[in-house]
Amino acid sequence: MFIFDWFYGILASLGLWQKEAKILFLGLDNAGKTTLLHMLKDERLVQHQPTQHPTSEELSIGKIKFKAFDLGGHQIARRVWKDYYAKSSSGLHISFESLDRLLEFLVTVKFLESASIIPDNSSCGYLIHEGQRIRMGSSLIAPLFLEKTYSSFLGLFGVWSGVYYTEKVDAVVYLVDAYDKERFAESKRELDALLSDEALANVPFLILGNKIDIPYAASEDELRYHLGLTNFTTGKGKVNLGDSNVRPLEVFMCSIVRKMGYGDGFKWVSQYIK
Ligand SMILES: Nc1nc2c(ncn2[C@@H]2O[C@H](COP(=O)(O)OP(=O)(O)OP(=O)(O)O)[C@@H](O)[C@H]2O)c(=O)[nH]1
Ligand SMILES: [Mg+2]
Repeated sequence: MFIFDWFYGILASLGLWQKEAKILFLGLDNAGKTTLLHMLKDERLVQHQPTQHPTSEELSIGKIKFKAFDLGGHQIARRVWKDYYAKSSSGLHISFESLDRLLEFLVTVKFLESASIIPDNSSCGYLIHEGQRIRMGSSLIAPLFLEKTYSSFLGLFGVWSGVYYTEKVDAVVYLVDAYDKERFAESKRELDALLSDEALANVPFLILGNKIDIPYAASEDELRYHLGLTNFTTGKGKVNLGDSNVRPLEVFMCSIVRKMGYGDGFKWVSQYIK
C-alpha cells in the first residue's frame, strides 16, 4: 500500500519504525516546531501561523505508532508544557467552572468519595477516587476513567473539550532558532527548567539548532556554549549509556527548510527510545 510504504519509509529512515514513541516538540515561539512536524508528517514545507493551541499528530499504521505533540512556544503557551509531561494519569481537559459542577455531581452520585479543587499557584487540584489522590494539572486534567465511564455525563454537562494523554514522554525535541542569538538566554532558561524537572528526569533530549541556512546563524559550538551544554552532551553516534543513569542529550544543527540535519538527530535519539 502506498501510504504504508511511504510512511514506513520515513519512520524507518528516522530509526523510529516499530517503536511507539511519544515525542514532545518544545522550544520558544518561532523556533520551527510546527514546520518540523509537518515536514515529518508529509514532507511538505508549509508556512504556519504561530501555534495558539497544542496540537498533536498521532500516526499509527500497523505496529508503528508515532505521536508528536507540538506545543506553542510563546509565553502563555509555555505554561501548558508541563501538562504534557507531568506524571499524571491520562486525562481530559475541562474548564474550571465545569469541573466544579462535575465534581459536585460525581460526589453526589457517590462515584467519587470526595473531590476538591485545591487551588495553589498553579491552580492545580486533586480528586479522590478509590482512595487514590489524583492530581489535576494547571489546566485541570481529570483522569481518563471519567471519560470512559462518564462520557455521557460529560456530554450532558457540555464540558468535554478534548482528551490529552499525559503518560510517559519518550523524548523531547527542543528547537532553538540558531539565527536568533538575542533569544539564546531565554531559550536556555526554558531548557534549564525542563532539564531540571523531575518529571522529565532521564528523558532523552534532542536539541535542534535550526535555521542554519541563514548566513551568520550560530555554529554548533556557539550554540552549545550559549545553552550551557558544552560539557553536558553525551556524544553522537551509538553511545551506550546503559545503566549509567545519564540522560542522553545531544545538539544537532539543522535546516528544516533545506531538509537537512534533523534526520541525524532523530536517528540519534531513536536509539534511546525503548
Ligand atoms: N530560514 C529558515 N526558516 C525556518 C526554518 N524552519 C522554520 N522556519 C521559519 O520560522 C518561522 C517559525 O516557524 P514555526 O514552525 O511556525 O515555529 P514554531 O516553533 O512552531 O512557533 P510557535 O508556534 O510560535 O511556537 C516560520 O516563518 C518558518 O518558515 C529553517 O530551517 N530555516
Ligand atoms: Mg508552532
